[in-house]
Amino acid sequence: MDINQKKKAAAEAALAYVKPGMIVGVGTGSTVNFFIEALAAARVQVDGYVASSIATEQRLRSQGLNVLDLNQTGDIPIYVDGADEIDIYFRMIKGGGAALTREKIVASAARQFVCIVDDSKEVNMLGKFPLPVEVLPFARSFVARQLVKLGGNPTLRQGVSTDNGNVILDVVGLDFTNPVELEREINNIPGVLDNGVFAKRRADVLLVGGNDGVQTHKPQQ
Ligand SMILES: O=C(CO)[C@H](O)[C@H](O)COP(=O)(O)O
Repeated sequence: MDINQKKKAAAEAALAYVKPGMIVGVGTGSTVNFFIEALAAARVQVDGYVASSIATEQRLRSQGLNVLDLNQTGDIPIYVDGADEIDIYFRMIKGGGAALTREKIVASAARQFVCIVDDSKEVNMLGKFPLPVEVLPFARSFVARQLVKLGGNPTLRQGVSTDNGNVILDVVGLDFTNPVELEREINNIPGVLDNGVFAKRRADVLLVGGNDGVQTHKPQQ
């Protein structure tokens, strides 16, 4: 199986969690794009979808799927999204697609987070994937210096402006021994909108596409 077949298999398995009458939060990225295709084909009678990015909103609409405003929905039953890395506790690094802030908001508004990945995303320890940090353009240089003080080595993601009009710093070299603390510490830097550590709001269910099909995992406590 190639990587896209694995992503597609995981995405299609997530359909089992989508029930009629639900409002479904939809993440961003190539794995989620397979999920959107599967949703469009299945035509489950949901009440609507909340998108975590403009790209996802456009893709849902192009499939004729009903997109709702999170400000009108209240909390939602389910959120389905991919990840750049996920560990055995279902803590993640996200934001490879620069949508991390809205993704974390929709994930936090959801009662259940179903993470869909191919097996290359499973890691013992987070931190190989450069950590995306969304930063107000005004604060870019200041925030970069604070990230260096935390032991990181930030790089500006060239040519990227987020859906919120901000820039992304991709950071390597950080210590992920305590991801909850790292997530909090980075978010305490003035000028940071959010960062791609999902340790406070972890996934609840993990669907992994691999050579032997899709494995469903529950987090280690
Ligand atoms: O966090 C994300 C976007 O901001 C994506 O979930 C993450 O980058 C995984 O993407 P893909 O499914 O394309 O591998």
